[in-house]
Amino acid sequence: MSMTRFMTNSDEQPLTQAANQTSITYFSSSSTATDPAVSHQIMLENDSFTDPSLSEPIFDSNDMSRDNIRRHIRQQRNGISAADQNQLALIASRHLLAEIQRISAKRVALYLGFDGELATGKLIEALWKHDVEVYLPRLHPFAKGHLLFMRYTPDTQMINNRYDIAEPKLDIRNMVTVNQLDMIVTPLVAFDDQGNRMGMGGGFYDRTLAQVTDNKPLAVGYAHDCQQVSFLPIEYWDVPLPVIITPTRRIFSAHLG
Ligand SMILES: Nc1nc2c(c(=O)[nH]1)N(C=O)[C@@H](CNc1ccc(C(=O)N[C@@H](CCC(=O)O)C(=O)O)cc1)CN2
Ligand SMILES: Nc1ncnc2c1ncn2[C@@H]1O[C@H](COP(=O)(O)OP(=O)(O)OP(=O)(O)O)[C@@H](O)[C@H]1O
Repeated sequence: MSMTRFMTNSDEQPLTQAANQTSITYFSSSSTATDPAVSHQIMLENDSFTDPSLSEPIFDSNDMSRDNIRRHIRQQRNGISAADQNQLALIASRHLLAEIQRISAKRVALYLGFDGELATGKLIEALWKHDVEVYLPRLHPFAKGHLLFMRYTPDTQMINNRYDIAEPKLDIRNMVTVNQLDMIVTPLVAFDDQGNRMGMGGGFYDRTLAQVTDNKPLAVGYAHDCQQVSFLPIEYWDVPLPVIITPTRRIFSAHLG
């Protein structure tokens, strides 16, 4: 049996159960930590935690424009403390690992967190240990608004892009097409329970997800609970997500088929 223990380092702490905290383990799907189908392979240290955003109602977005929702949610997620960020990233990573195992994904595109996004550092290390290939987006050097996906290993040379996000140096040998990936984990700014997503406004992931057919690769949104809104005004180019993972839930939308 293969086990990964997520240990602490300088930027992420292991989960601790504070005496006054309630353990939250509810999901909108049937697969949970107690589901024998997903509980046996990759384990994290401890999954008891309180999500600070759960005490607030889902953000009512009915009277908001896309730009206002973006601004509001970005502010919310940037307000999460570093300690909470570490805990939430750790617990969410367990749900994502279960999803990676569920579809036996071998090539997974992730992102490096910025702007208060759910962090992926520990998750990437776990995937490396389990020989799951990790890919990261980089901005296309010529085609505006498009992404390329590059293999990411501990030896990959990284360069900051124009948004100050680290991305792999362009090297055609390390590149894959979207359809060669098994899963694309997308960052997002806001989502709703229908699987609609809205990103930073560049249309990068919309253009990427437009290349997906029959859920190959499987697109999985990865976000804090506080990024959920009651209703997302969508545009014709928006591609809905079949799966969204947060620290408390794995949401399977109608788009999973
Ligand atoms: N971690 C992560 N990586 C990612 C994305 C993402 O959302 N998250 N992207 C997802 O698409 C792409 C980058 N897209 C981005 C689009 C806008 C801004 C941004 O900061 N915009 C500023 C304005 C900056 C400017 O105009 O120069 C802003 O809105 O404040 C950042 C990233 C590729 N890599
Ligand atoms: N498939 C596509 N082909 C061409 N243009 C597109 C496509 N998808 C989105 N766009 C353009 O991208 C721009 C930004 O779209 P939108 O605001 O929905 O991005 P976003 O979802 O917030 O960003 P991202 O996808 O990078 O996370 C829009 O002007 C839209 O016309």
